[in-house]
This record gives sequence, structure tokens and C-alpha cells, in this order.
Amino acid sequence: MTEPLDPALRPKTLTEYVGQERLKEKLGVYLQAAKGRKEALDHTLLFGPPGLGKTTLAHIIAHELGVNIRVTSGPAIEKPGDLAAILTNSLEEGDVLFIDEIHRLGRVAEEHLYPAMEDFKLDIVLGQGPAARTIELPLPRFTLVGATTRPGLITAPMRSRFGIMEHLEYYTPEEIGTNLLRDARLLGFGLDETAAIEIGARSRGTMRIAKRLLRRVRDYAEVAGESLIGLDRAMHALDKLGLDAAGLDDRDKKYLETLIHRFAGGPVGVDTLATAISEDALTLEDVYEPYLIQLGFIKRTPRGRVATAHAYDHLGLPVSGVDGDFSGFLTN
Ligand SMILES: Nc1ncnc2c1ncn2[C@@H]1O[C@H](COP(=O)(O)OP(=O)(O)OP(=O)(O)O)[C@@H](O)[C@H]1O
Ligand SMILES: [Mg+2]
Repeated sequence: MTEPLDPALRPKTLTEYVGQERLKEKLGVYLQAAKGRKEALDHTLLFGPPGLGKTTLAHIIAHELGVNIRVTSGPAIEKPGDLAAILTNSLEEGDVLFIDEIHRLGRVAEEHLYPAMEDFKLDIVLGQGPAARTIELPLPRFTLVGATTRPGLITAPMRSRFGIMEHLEYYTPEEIGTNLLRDARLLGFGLDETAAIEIGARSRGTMRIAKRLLRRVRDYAEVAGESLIGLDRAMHALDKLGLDAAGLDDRDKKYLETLIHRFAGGPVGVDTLATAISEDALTLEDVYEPYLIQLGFIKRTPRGRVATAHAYDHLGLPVSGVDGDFSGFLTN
């Protein structure tokens, strides 16, 4: 996804990159070691829900290594020729090749990528039919950084060729707040720390969403003639945007209400649920559910989706008949 925001706000170094402490610590070691040995970093797979900072991290990796980055995406590489063009054109020793949405790479292109990743060579077929012959093209030692929201769709042979595989996690309200305060400072407007954390708490743990909410909250503050965004203004604007205290919007609530009212809290298959709320199952799995699971509002079970007592609680509904965990509710 492209960002409408000022690119100057994008963190360029690991230090500027907020949160993901475990990942940053490990990556810091790998980067330092690779630099010390003057070698390319091992191929790296970054996965996690949209908007958590995979693309940003790929750029930071290149920046920290002091190398160039070439950016492409799975759907952009259709034919082996597309891959050859990218790999043989302007890729230098140690450079980063970033393939976004790597799970959408075509099978043929993927098979050509294997020798490129493993032995830094590319097999190119010249001519057609019986006269065709294959030549082997040496490639510079590069680092492939792949990003995906759907690691389950990466084939096993592909996965096995990544030396580093890291999962990005949802951010805490405080981590998001820290980053929003930095954005406000760079853009030159006043933001109270409590307001920044409140926006963080309603951003589904997602940086991209937080940045969008900050812009909307800023609109409300400006129209109200306020030069400093305080907690009250932030809460007021976030309420207007239809976000509840947990950051759920109308679509999330429709998901939960449908699960609870129409399917008695589940279990119900994802396709049935998707049809009932006029969404496609992939969107449910990629966008809605990871955060609802993170909040402990739903569970994915072998028999389908189930609403937990926390979900009933959050919607202010009685929990009778919940096929889930009562413990949290009974002690309340
Ligand atoms: N840890 C972070 N610190 C500071 N800013 C961040 C961080 N993570 C993400 N951002 C900012 O959030 C926005 C979204 O990040 P990014 O585009 O890297 O996400 P993504 O994981 O690649 O998303 P998608 O899966 O949709 O491609 C960017 O503006 C980025 O600068
Ligand atoms: Mg991205």
C-alpha cells in the first residue's frame, strides 16, 4: 500500500522505529554481524497484519546496511522474464530486493527465484522448442526481503530459503503514542501525551490506522480553533469517527453482532459469516479477525468462529449460552 503521508515521517533507522523490541534486538545483531563480515544479510521474511511496518522495516534494513533497495511486489512479477529484468538490472552486491506481497508470486516465477536465492544464479532459457538452451547467469549476492500478511500461503520450499523469519506484533497504545508525538513534533502541531495514547488505544494496535486517526483528530481540533490537541478533543473526535473504547468500528461490531445474534455466538464457518455480513472471507481473516482475536473477543476453532464472553461483555449483552471462556466474566 502506498502512504499518502509525508515520507519524511517514515523512520529511517532502527532507533527511530518504535516498538517491536524483540524483533529489533535480533535484527540489530544480524545487521551488525553481516556488516562486520562484509556479507549480504540472509534473506528475510517479514510477516504480520497490514500497516504494522513491514515495508518501513525493509527500507530500514537497506538503510542500516548502507545499500540500495529495489522494490517490487509479488503480483508485479508474472513471468520469469520479469524476475530476470529485476535481478539483472541495477542490483548490486549486498543490495536489498524487497518483494511485497510475496505470497502472490506466481509459481513459475517462484521456481526461478529459488536458485537466485540459494546460489545467486539465474537460469535463462534462450530460444524455443528443440533448439532451446539454458544459460546460467551469475547474480550479485543480494538480500531478498519478502513481506506478507499471509505467511500460511508461502510454499514450504520458499519458506525454507529464508534465513530470517520475523513476525511483527500489534503495538501498545503507549508505543503508538510515542510515534504520534514524534509525527506531531515533525509536522509542527501540539499534541498532548494523553491524547496520543488515547488515539493509540483506538488504533487496533496498527501504526497506519493511528496515523490516519491523528490526521482526523487534528482536523477536529483545527476547526474548533485549538492549537493543542488535548485528551477531550481526541476522545470527542474518535467518538465522532465511530470508534469505541477498544477501537472497534461499525464493521467490527457488525461482525460480532452477526456472530452472536444470527449464529448464537458460533461456532460458524468463516464463509457463512462472511456472506452474512457481505464481506469476503479473506478480508475477514486478514483485517477483522486478527485484532478481534488479539482482544480475546473471538476464537478460531476447528468447527468455526466462536464469540467469547469478553465479546458479549464488550457489547453489553448477557452471556448466557456462550460456548467459550466464562472465567473472566464470573470474577467481574
Ligand atoms: N514501528 C514504527 N515506528 C514508526 N512508524 C511506523 C512503524 N511501523 C509503521 N510505521 C508507519 O506506519 C505506516 C504503515 O507502515 P508500513 O507501510 O511499513 O506497513 P506494512 O506492514 O508494510 O503494511 P502493508 O501490509 O499494508 O503493506 C507508515 O507510515 C510507517 O512509516
Ligand atoms: Mg507494506
